[in-house]
Amino acid sequence: MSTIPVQFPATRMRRMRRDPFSRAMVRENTITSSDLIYPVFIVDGVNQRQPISAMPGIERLSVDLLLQVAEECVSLGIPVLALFPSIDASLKTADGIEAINPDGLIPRAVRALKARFPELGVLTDIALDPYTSHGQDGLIDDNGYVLNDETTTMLIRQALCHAQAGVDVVAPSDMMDGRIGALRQAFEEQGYIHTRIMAYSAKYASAFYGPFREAVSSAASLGKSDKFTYQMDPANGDEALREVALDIAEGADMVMVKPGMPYLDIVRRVKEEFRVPTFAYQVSGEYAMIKAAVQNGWLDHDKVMMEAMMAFKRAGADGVLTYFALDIARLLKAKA
Ligand SMILES: NCc1[nH]cc(CCC(=O)O)c1CC(=O)O
Ligand SMILES: [Mg+2]
Repeated sequence: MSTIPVQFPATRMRRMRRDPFSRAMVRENTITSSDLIYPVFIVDGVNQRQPISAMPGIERLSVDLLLQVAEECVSLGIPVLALFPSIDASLKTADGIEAINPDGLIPRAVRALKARFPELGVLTDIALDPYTSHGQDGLIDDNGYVLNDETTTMLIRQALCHAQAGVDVVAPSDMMDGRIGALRQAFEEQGYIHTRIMAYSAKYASAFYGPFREAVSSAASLGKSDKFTYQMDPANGDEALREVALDIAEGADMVMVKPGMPYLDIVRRVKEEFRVPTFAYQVSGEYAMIKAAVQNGWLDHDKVMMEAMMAFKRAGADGVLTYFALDIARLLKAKA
C-alpha cells in the first residue's frame, strides 16, 4: 500500500472526522435498500402467524400474510424475498418427496407472489431439509451418510418445480458437489435460460443456524446428527475459494458465504479473488445474538443493526440476506 508518510501535525486524522459534512465526504461505503434480501418463513393455511422463540420479531406466515410483507418490500425498495417453508410433520418423509410437489407450499407461494408483485424478485432455497423426516439436506444411506449424486437428482427436480412456478432465483443451500453444473444444464435443456442461480458456495457447518432449524422445524428431525460431511469446516478458508471457483465454472450467477459476520474474512477473499456478485447471509443465530443483547438493554438495536450491515458492505458483499431487512429499509426511508 502506498500510504504517504506525512506526519503529525501536517496529518491530523481527526480533521476530517470533526463535522458531519466532512465525515459524509469521505465515507467509503453506503447502505441502500437494494443491498437487502429478506428471508421469510412460510406455513400452510390462512391468516397464520407463528412466532419463532429464538428470533424475536420474525414469524412464520401463511401466504395471504406474506403478500402484505411483499407489498412493504416493494414500497421500501427491497428487491428480493427469500422463501423458506415450514411444512407439517405429516408431509416429511425419508426421501423428502414433498420438495418436488408442484402444488406444494413453495410453488404456491411463488405463483401468488409473482401474480401480485411481478416486479419483486423471488428466491427459493434448494435443499431437502425442510421436507426430510431425518432433517438432512439430502437422501441418506443406511448409515445416515448423505448421498451426493442421488440427492442432486432430487434437487434438480425441486429446482425445476420452482422454475415452473415462476421463481426468479434459486439458491441451492445443500453443499452437494456438482449440483450447480447439473442444475444449469437442466435449466438450459428445459428452456429456463433466465432463471438465476445464487450458489451457497461457501456454506459452513455452523452452530449459528440453530434458530433457523427451529423456524423450519427441522431441528427435532435432525436430533443429534450433524452436517459435517457436506458443509464446510469452520477452520478452513482456502477451501472456500475452491468451492466458489467450482460453482462459478459450473454456471452460478452469484455466490454466497454463510454465516456472515463471523466469516467476513471469507467474504473479502472471495470478492477479491473472483470479482463476481458476492452475497453474505447474516444467519438466524447472528440475528438472535443481537436481539437477545438488545432485549437485555445491552446493545442499541438500530445502531448495531446498521453497523453490522456496514461491515458486510466494507468486506465487499454486494448484498446481504438478513432478517433485519425490513427494519433496515424502514430506517433508511425514515432518514431519507
Ligand atoms: N439448507 C438449509 C439451510 N438454509 C439456510 C439455513 C440457515 C439460515 C439461518 O440460520 O438463518 C439452513 C440451515 C442448515 O443448513 O442447517
Ligand atoms: Mg460446492
